[in-house]
Amino acid sequence: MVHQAQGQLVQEVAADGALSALPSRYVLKEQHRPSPTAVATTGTAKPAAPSIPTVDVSRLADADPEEAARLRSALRSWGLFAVTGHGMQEPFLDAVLASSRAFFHLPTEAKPEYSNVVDAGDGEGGRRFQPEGYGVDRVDTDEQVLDWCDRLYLLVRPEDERQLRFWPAHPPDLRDLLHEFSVRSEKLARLVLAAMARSLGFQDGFFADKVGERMPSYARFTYYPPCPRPDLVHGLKPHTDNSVVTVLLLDERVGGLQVFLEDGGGWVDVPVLGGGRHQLLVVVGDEMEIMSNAAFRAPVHRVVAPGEAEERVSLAVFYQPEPHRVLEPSPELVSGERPAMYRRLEAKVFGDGFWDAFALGERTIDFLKVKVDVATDQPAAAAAVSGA
Ligand SMILES: O=C(O)CCC(=O)C(=O)O
Ligand SMILES: [Fe+2]
Repeated sequence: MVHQAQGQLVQEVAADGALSALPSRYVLKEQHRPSPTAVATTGTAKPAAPSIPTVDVSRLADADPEEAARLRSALRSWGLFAVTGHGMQEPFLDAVLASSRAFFHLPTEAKPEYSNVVDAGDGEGGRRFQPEGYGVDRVDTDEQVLDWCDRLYLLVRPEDERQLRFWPAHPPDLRDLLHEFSVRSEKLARLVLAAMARSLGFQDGFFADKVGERMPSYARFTYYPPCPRPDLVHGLKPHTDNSVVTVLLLDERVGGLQVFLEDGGGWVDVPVLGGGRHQLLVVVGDEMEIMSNAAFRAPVHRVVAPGEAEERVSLAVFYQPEPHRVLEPSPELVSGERPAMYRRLEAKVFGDGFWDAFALGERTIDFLKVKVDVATDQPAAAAAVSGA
């Protein structure tokens, strides 16, 4: 059984004249709403917010010590960074986002075969939700406040596990572009994993060996339709990523991504570069936080919905450990002074728990009680997602 709200695309709600009265399903409690200053999504008039760290990965590949220091600092401060030197040309990134937008713009009737609500196989015509495919994120309860976005979620690698029936045939270039993007972004992810390992004094393969040769990756295309009241909703709720690292391509025109900086920094905008240039980020995910015993922490981030004359699209690729792998603080990073901060569990259990936690607006690490209270050696009490 799926929740009745599961079939309702935000795009349809937006097109449906909801624009004069926002349906209550999307309206946040007052204390959860994005602050008024955060709503200027193009954000040019903002006073000196701390600027996003940038790392030139071509210099990381050459083991440049200065760039390695920039990487360390970026990971310590923001837990994510803007990437330069990745070798993906602007026209290519432009084509990826243009094709993604074109998919979301197709009429709903043209897309039922990609739906993330599928036949339950119960012989009674039941329907069930599953993560791959096109639609909204999983809806579990009437109380759940829904995000102002539609998405398309696809396993991209290993290639022999792709479920091509969910891969859009229209626009005709989308499959090839996604394939190309997945090849290039995996190279980038592996390069960053090697540099992160080196930054802790390990061999390049330290993290790569733990996630495995067949490291799965999932692409999430997210479409944020025009919104009449971005001050009342979440485009995408505060969360950390279900990944070791995430490669994230941002809309080149409309901002909205915000990162929660610990140590008093609060919510900070990730800016649009302007001039049609594309911002590509690498984000630390939960699995890396666990494997590194919190040497690297996954940043909490969210998306403020666009205004009523705007729309926004993004493409994230999440790199995860092979499902049967054990996820645990690497023994090399555990010591008497720094005990294990997380308990061990199977990567698949963590991945499945992500969806349950996400629907509730919680971090998987808290939801599954993965954090250990080092004083008592017991599971730590769950904390709310920062700023949620
Ligand atoms: O749309 C964005 O900029 C962020 C998307 C995101 O955080 C995600 O897909 O996990
Ligand atoms: Fe994310």
